[in-house]
Amino acid sequence: MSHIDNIPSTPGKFKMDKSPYIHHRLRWHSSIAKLTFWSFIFLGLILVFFFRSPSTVPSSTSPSSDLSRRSLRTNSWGGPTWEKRVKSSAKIRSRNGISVLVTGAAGFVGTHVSAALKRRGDGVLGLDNFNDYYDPSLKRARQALLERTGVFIVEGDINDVALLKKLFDVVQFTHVMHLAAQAGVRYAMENPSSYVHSNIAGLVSVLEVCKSVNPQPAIVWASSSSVYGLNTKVPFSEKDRTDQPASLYAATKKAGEEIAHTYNHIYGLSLTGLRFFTVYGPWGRPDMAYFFFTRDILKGKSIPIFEAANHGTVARDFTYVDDIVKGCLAALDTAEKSTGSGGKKKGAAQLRVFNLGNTSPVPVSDLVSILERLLKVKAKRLIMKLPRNGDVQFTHANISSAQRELGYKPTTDLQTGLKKFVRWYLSYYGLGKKSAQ
Ligand SMILES: O=C(O)[C@H]1O[C@H](OP(=O)(O)OP(=O)(O)OC[C@H]2O[C@@H](n3ccc(=O)[nH]c3=O)[C@H](O)[C@@H]2O)[C@H](O)[C@@H](O)[C@@H]1O
Repeated sequence: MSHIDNIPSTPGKFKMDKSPYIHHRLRWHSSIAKLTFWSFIFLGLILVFFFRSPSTVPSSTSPSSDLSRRSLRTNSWGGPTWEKRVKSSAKIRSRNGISVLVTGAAGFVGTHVSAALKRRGDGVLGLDNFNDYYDPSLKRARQALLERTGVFIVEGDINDVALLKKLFDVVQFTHVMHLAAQAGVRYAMENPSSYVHSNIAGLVSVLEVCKSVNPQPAIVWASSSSVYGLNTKVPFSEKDRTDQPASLYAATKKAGEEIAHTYNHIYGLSLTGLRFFTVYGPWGRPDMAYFFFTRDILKGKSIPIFEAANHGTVARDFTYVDDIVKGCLAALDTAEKSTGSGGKKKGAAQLRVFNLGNTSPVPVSDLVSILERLLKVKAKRLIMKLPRNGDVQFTHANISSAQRELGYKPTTDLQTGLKKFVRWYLSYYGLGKKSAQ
């Protein structure tokens, strides 16, 4: 019988005995009881800490700021059934197909890229931690969408090296499409550590695993137009300076580009960074302006529209998601093999960075006008000074390098793309019956 079995369930049942031996035993038992009790409390607290599921969905403009709750949830993985699903999802079903591990597969761009790869017969396995930076039910809906196309998303964090290694044990991925990241420019002031956790530590764990597996995969990953920061030379070219980030988000993406250089240099990893310019479209991110403007216009709430000093226009090179997907697939298809093996470089490997933008910046006020026409609702415009929280005044991509090397050619203007977004929004949220959080 164990000591736990000896401990009475209620103190009242405990009979005191005068014998010193018994007394000593009782004291001993009671300290064991206390110890056991506090061990349980402690264990319980640890379990609560790790297993707590995402709580109430935060509003898109004020996402959760508790990093511990949002990251590294310990999920169960492994076992024959799980491995079968992983293998089947990653199985190449076309001639010359590739097998790709897509991190951030339940994210906006990740979902579109995974579906496109699967459509053309490539093997695709998703990985996502389903954090609650924005409404996780949207991520679950994207997961359901991918599941219908045969893409399995493993639930886990990119910082979980054991899980990453296991995935490479089960599948010899030829490519990694690394899209998992902490996105959003303004949120970086609220929750800085989540950017370091995902965009720096997470990137390093992905690269650590990629460099040590054999064969090493080629890696394509999401950088950001925000790396141009305070650069004023337009349009932004890959040759322009990127050493003046205006937000911590931008700084972590810039750091990612330098980290990519290191892993390419030391280990011979083939690495391509894609600088996305304000990607929008169906199944988009609720924290982005076009998305919550739509929600708030429909709700009759006012829309904060930023303007720069002296009524300066704030503009973005808004890029439609299908154009971005074409750029991502072209980057995967033109990626050369990594050259290292067993963690050792065997020769020089490919290292690239491309702008993926639309090349025609649109003022934010014009974006609102397009939404008003599409939604047939007048927006309550609230003109505000551009806050000093990381936003830059404008972005504009020079895409000649992507055009030349990837055959990248965006074809969707903002009006057309927003029309597709609004159609999706209304069908997904059901004409105001439920609305985006
Ligand atoms: O291109 C990029 O690299 C970045 O694009 C977007 O960042 P951003 O362009 O700031 O996109 P939004 O947050 O949707 O803002 C779009 C425009 O609306 C403006 N805005 C935003 C919010 C608001 O309340 N009012 C307003 O006028 C912003 O200043 C900006 O000009 C994404 O959120 C980033 O994750 C991504 O990396």
